[in-house]
Amino acid sequence: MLYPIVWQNNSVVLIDQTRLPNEYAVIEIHRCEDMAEAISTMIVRGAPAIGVAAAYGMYLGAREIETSDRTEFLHQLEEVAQLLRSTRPTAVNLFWAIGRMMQTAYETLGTIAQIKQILLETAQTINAEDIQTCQAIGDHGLAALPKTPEKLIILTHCNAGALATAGYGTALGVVRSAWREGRLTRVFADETRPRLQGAKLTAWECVQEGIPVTVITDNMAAHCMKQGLIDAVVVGADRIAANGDTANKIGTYSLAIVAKAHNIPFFVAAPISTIDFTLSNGSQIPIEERHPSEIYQIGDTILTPSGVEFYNPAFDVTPAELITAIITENGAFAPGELVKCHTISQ
Ligand SMILES: CSC[C@@H](O)[C@@H](O)C(=O)COP(=O)(O)O
Repeated sequence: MLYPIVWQNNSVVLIDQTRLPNEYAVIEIHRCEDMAEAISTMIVRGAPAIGVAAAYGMYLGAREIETSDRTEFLHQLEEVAQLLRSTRPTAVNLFWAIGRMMQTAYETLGTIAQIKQILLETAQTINAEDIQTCQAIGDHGLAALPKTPEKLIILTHCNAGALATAGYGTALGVVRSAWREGRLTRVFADETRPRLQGAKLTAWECVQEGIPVTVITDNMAAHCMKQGLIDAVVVGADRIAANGDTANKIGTYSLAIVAKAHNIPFFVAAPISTIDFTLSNGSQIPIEERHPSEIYQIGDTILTPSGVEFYNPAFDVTPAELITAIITENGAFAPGELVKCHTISQ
C-alpha cells in the first residue's frame, strides 16, 4: 500500500505531492517550521493527511523546546500549534489533530521528556488510526453504493486517495474496496483545476493499483452523465458542518448539482474527524483563497493577458440536500442524521 507520511529515523518522510506524477520524490522533515511550509505549499495535502502531518509537526516542535518548566513548555507548544494552525484554514482535520496533541500535552503528567515521548506516540497513533479509518470508510462505502448495475463507473473529484490520507484514501478508499470486490468497471477522474489533483494524483494512484481510470476535464462531467457513463459520484471532504453541508475542493458543488440533475447518487466519504459539529451549517466554513498564479500559470507558461483580475477559492460548499449519504468509518449516514455517527455502527 501507498503511505505518504512515514515516521523514520527521527524524522517525517513525506511523498512530495507537488512533483507527482512526473517524479516520485520523498522529502525528510525534521523541524515544525518545515512541516508548516510543507503543508502550505501542498507537498502534503488532503484533509486527513494534513492532520497527520500537523500531529507530527507538533512533536517536531515539542522536541526542540529546551525548558524543563512545564508551564513554559506548554506556552511554547501553544506557539508551535499556532504556527501549524496558520497553514491552511479549511480542512478541520488539521485543527482536530493539533487539538488532540495539545490536549495530550496538557493531560500528561511527568517530566518534559515523558510528555515529548507521549506526543510522538500520539502522532504515530493518529497516523495508524487514519489508515484503519480509511479502510472502514472504503468498506462502508462499498455497502452504500447502488446495487445496480453490478459493475459501476464512479466519478471522483480532486484526490481523496491514499496520498490525501495516511493510506488507502476516503473516496478512493471506496473505489479501492469496490475494485477489490469486483464491483468497479473504472474510475472517471475530474482533472480538478486549478491544481490538477485529479489528473496528476488520482490518475497516478489508479495507475499504481491497476485500476482503470479515465481523466476528463471538469467541464465534461455533465456531458458524461447525460451519456449514461457515470453510475455514482464519490468525493472526499475538508470540513462537514453539523447539518451535512460539505466543503470540498472547488468544483465539487457544481458536480453535485449536475449529479442531481441526472439522478446520479452523490456520496461524500470522510472520517468523523472531518465533521465540525461546532458549525451549524456550511456558510460558517472558512474558505481558503490561494495565490492567483495557480490560475494564470502552468509551469513556465502564462495563460492570461496582463491586466486581468483573479479569484481563486480553493474550496466550495455543497449543500446537504444534494448529498445522498456521508460515508464515515462508522457507516453511511443521511446528511441530516450526522449526529448519530458517534453512536451507531452500521
Ligand atoms: C481525503 S482528502 C479530502 C479532501 O481534502 C480533498 O477532496 C481535497 O479537497 C483536497 O484539497 P487540497 O487543496 O488538495 O488539499
